[in-house]
Order: sequence, then C-alpha cells, then structure tokens
Amino acid sequence: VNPCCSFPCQNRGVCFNGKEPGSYTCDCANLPFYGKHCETPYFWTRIALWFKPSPESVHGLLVSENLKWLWDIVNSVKFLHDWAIRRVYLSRAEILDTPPLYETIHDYTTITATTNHSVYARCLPPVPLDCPTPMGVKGKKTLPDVDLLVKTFFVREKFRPDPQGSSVLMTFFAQHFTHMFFKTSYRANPGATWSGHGVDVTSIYGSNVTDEHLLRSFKDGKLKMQVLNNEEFPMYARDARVFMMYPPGIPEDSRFALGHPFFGLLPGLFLYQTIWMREHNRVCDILREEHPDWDDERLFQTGKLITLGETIKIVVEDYVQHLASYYVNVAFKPEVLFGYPFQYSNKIVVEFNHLYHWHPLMPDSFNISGNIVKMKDYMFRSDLVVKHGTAAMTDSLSRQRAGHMSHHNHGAVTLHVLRDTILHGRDLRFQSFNNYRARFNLKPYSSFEELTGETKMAAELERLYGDVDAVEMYVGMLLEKRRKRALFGSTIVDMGAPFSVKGLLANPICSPVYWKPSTFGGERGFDIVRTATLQKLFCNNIKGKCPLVSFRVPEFVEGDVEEATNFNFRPPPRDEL
Ligand SMILES: COc1ccc2c(c1)c(CC(=O)NCCNS(=O)(=O)c1cccc3c(N(C)C)cccc13)c(C)n2C(=O)c1ccc(Cl)cc1
Ligand code: HEM
Repeated sequence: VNPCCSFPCQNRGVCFNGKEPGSYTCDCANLPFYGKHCETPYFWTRIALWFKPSPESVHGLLVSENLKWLWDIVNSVKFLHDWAIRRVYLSRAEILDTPPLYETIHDYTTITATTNHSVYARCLPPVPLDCPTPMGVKGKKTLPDVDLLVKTFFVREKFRPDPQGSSVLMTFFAQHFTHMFFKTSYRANPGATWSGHGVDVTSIYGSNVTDEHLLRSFKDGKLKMQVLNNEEFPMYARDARVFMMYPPGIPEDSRFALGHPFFGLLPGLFLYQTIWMREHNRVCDILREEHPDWDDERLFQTGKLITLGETIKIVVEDYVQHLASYYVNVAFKPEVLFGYPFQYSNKIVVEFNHLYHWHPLMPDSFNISGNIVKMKDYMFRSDLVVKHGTAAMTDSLSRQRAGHMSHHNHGAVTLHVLRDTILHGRDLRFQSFNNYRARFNLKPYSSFEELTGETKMAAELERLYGDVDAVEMYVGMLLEKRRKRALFGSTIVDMGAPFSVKGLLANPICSPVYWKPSTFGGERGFDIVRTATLQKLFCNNIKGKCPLVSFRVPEFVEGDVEEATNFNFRPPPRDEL
C-alpha cells in the first residue's frame, strides 16, 4: 500500500515514495519544522507558535464588543491601522504557496502549475489513486451516494436567513464578482478554466478582446448602451453579437449582450452589469475633461483600469468588511506592503472555487417593490430590471434577506449545482475536510459532534462516512457549526480568506510601479479609485433620488435564525435508501 495514503507528513511537508515498496520520506526542506514527519518545530518556531493566537481567538478579538474601544483606536491611529492591515495582508498571503505547487491536471509539482493558465491551480495534491479508501485510509470503501447526501442534509424545507442580516444585493454582488475568475470548462476537463487568474473585470468587458470590441462604442472610450424606459441599459444580444447562454423561449427584450455568457441568468446580475457599464462611461467622461487630446483607445483602457481599481476597493471595504463584521476596518491600502516581501502574482485555486459555492444565499422568490416573483419567473428575466427600473430593483434587493450558508438551505433550482460540486470534488480527488483544516492551521475535528455542534446530523453523518477524517471538503463546509450566529463556519473563512486577500492585493495595479496617479489618468482618476464605495457606484449612476444600497438589510433582528443545535433534523426513512 502507498504509505502516502495516510498523509503522514505534517506542516506542509511533501510525502515522497521511496524505492522499496511501502517506504516514504517527508520532504521538510525550507520549512520551520524538521523530523521524520516534519513534526518538530525549530526553536524559534516553537517560541513563535507559543505566542501565535489561534484563528478562533483572533476572530474572537476582532468581533468582541468590549474591545471595540481598542479597534477604534487602531482604526484612527494611522501607523497602528497600517500595521494591522499589513498583518492581515501578509498573514493571509504567507499561508498560500506562491507560485502554486500543483495544478489540477497533475498529482505532483510541475513548472506548468505556474505557467498553464487554462487550468486551475490546486492547494493540496489529490488523494493518491492506489489507496484503500477514497479518502486515503480513513472511512468506508465507497463515499456516500450524492443524492442521499443532498436529500439528507441540504434540501431547503423552509428558507433560513443569514444571521448576519446579509441582503440579496450582497448575494448578487458575490455571484457577479466571482464569475469573473471562476469559469470552469466542464466539458474540457474538471480542472480546466477559461477565465483569467484574478480580478480582471472580464465580467464587465467580456472574456476576450473579440467580445470586448462587440461591447465597445469606439467613441470617447465608452461602452455601447441604449435607452430603455428612460434609463441607459446594455445592448440587446441581437445588436451586439456576443455569445450569450439563454434557454429557448426567452423573449428578445430580455436577451442582452453582457460581459459573461451566464449573466442573463438572473436580473440581479444584469443590474450589476448595467451599473458597472454606466460607471465605466461616467469615468470616461471625466477622463475626457482631464485629457481632451486622448483618443478612444486610451480613454477606454484607462477607464478600465479605474473600474478595476474601484472593484477591488469596493470588494475590500464594502463587501469583505460586511462579511467579516470586524471592528477593525478592513481597508484597501496597497502602499502598506511596499518594501515588504509580497509577490504580485496569483493563480485561481480550484478549492477556492468550491468554497465560493454560496447557493444557499439565494431565496426562493424575490420581492420587487411589493410584487413577489417566484424564482422560476425571475430567472432569465432581465426585462424586470427595465420594467421596474434600476432604483426600485436596487432598493428591493437591499431590503430582502439572503439565505444562511448552511445545511438544509439549498433552494430547488440549485440542488443540481450542489450535486455537481460534490461530484466535481470527487473527480478531482479532493482530500478530506479535516486535511484542509490542518493545511490552514486549523485543528482537525476529532468527532462528528464537534464538527456539526449537535448530535442528530452528526449521527447520520457518521453512518454515511464512518470516520470524521473521511468527510468531504464541501460537505464539511456546509455542515460545520457556526461561530456566534455567523454566516460561515471557521473553515470557509480561514481557508477562503487567504485566497481572497491574495487575489485582491496581488493584482498588478496594487504593485508599486502601477499604484500611482499616472496609471489612472492623473490625481482625479486615482481619487476615484481610492474613494470608491458601493453607495457611490449606484448613486452616481442612477438618476433622481438614490435608492437604499446595502449589503445588510435595514433593522434586521440579530440572530433570528435556527442554528443546527436546535434544528429538528429528521434523517430520511431507511427504506428510501
Ligand atoms: C469572519 O468572516 C469573514 C468572512 C469572509 C472573509 C473574512 C472574514 C475575511 C477577513 C479575514 O481574512 N479573516 C481571517 C482572520 N482574520 S485576518 O484578517 O487573517 C487577521 C489576521 C491577523 C491579524 C488581524 C488583525 N490584527 C492585526 C489586528 C486585524 C484583522 C484581521 C487580522 C476575508 C478576507 N473574507 C473573504 O473575503 C472571504 C471570501 C470568500 C471566502 Cl470562501 C472566504 C472568505
Ligand atoms: C438561482 C441562483 C443560481 C443558480 C440557478 C446557479 C446555477 C449555477 C450553475 C448551473 C452553475 C454551473 C455549475 C454546475 O452546473 O454545477 C453554477 C456555478 C457556480 N455558482 Fe451558481 N447559481 C446561482 C447562484 C449563485 C450564487 C448566489 C453564487 C455566489 C457566489 C454562485 C456561485 C457559483 C460559483 C462560484 C460557481 C462555479 C462557476 C464555475 O466554476 O464556472 N452561484 N451556478
């Protein structure tokens, strides 16, 4: 048996088979650990580890009411705040392998892991092929039937809202933003991607130059728009021939030419596309005032850089700030990294893609200015945004609760996606949930009850997996107990946050050579980037009184959601199995 199947190497040591069958070594080179399994820290590492607070306690400090006075001081004293932000950026980035060691099409280190952009990178190598069980050595000979898993733990009976009060405006922001760098070519192979490897605003401008040219007016740097119902909107698909995915039967006045073939899927995506295109054109007008001599191409390219900068600013200071709910202000300040060891390169990791499958955030119907629209009447109906107007649409999405990213909360239309995701993880032979926890300095769970924080689902999970070390990554994410009424469990945060921070701060525009006024058309353009907010993005591009624009619904009741502990879980009757 391949001894690497039991993952004997600790602390990021690489398991390497020896010549004799059954022999192996752990490669601990360049690690702060040594020993047969890289288990022994060097002296100074031991000291540092002794002082290092656990992720649980870091989180506890960051959200504790009675430390608010401390964070207020940190937020207001520049050198303290810069230090804290630098700690966030560096501590998140150092957890990751940059450049990545693995790519999805090889089980071992390759140079193409860095250079091949048509496949995702991967964070942990796959479970070796010749192992006793699908998860290595732990658990049963076969993994649980995926349909049984979905039915037992994930089907939504009753919508449960996010206890942090997230709005559906946040949900659509997440989907619109992430579809810029998560574009899996399922037909090619499970690890193939047709996206770039970072924040490249292709979700606004199209995924290649051909589509980009179809979206451009070639006048004053602007994108082509049309006026409908007294507002500016993208062109119809019939007028700008970008490839769009629509099912048959969608009326012509609901088929628009957008930056991503799937963005016709939901009106919320169409709303963001519309607002971002308006913002690009607004910025081009400002650039033309500053540089009357600039041609269309220079106005367009600089407008695109400013829009990219605004995207990162809003993602960090509005979106992540909301998700984290820390008392310390998470800020976008590339300059705090200047002079520190930081690599401005990034590759999208396939595990990050799975972590970002936040389908439980989707409700089953939408309240648009008092009209309740069922999901099946909402999907592919971009015309609803034209009919109700962007102000009413934004206001309604800001007032509607997003779902809890937890068990028993996948709406009917997303169940097949959940099923695909679990199967996709099996195709890629993802290691177990606990192995990923260990990789991100989190203590593996020693029991099913510790994982779920209750007993009934834990018992059913035990019956299906046999060993807590055999629970699959995405299944574990969704079933994991939550921190005090949080949207996510600790694993999705401490695993996803490094990919998120790295993906944002390693963007070329954050490097010292880019991060200056001349890149963005001068001080005025640079200021647009440095002062961008979600509120201004919408209010600068919606005529008349600005609607409510918020990632958190107004006056929500803190913690009004059933946690797993008091959820009345009933396993499906045995005979159905
Ligand atoms: C809680 O809910 C959340 C939820 C989502 C979150 C975050 C927090 C965070 C912040 C973070 O990274 N949370 C880790 C510990 N905190 S920390 O930043 O590492 C840190 C470490 C050390 C010292 C710190 C410090 N000091 C020095 C005072 C202040 C503030 C933070 C400090 C990021 C980026 N998210 C994402 O974008 C994200 C996007 C997609 C996925 Cl799927 C998952 C996450
Ligand atoms: C009604 C709402 C939604 C529907 C119907 C939907 C449907 C889908 C479908 C059909 C896929 C293709 C993968 C597959 O077939 O398994 C997919 C992928 C994905 N979805 Fe959703 N989705 C919805 C909402 C969301 C939201 C709110 C997020 C939030 C982040 C999200 C994140 C993702 C991600 C990251 C992928 C992977 C994309 C890729 O790798 O190409 N989805 N979704």
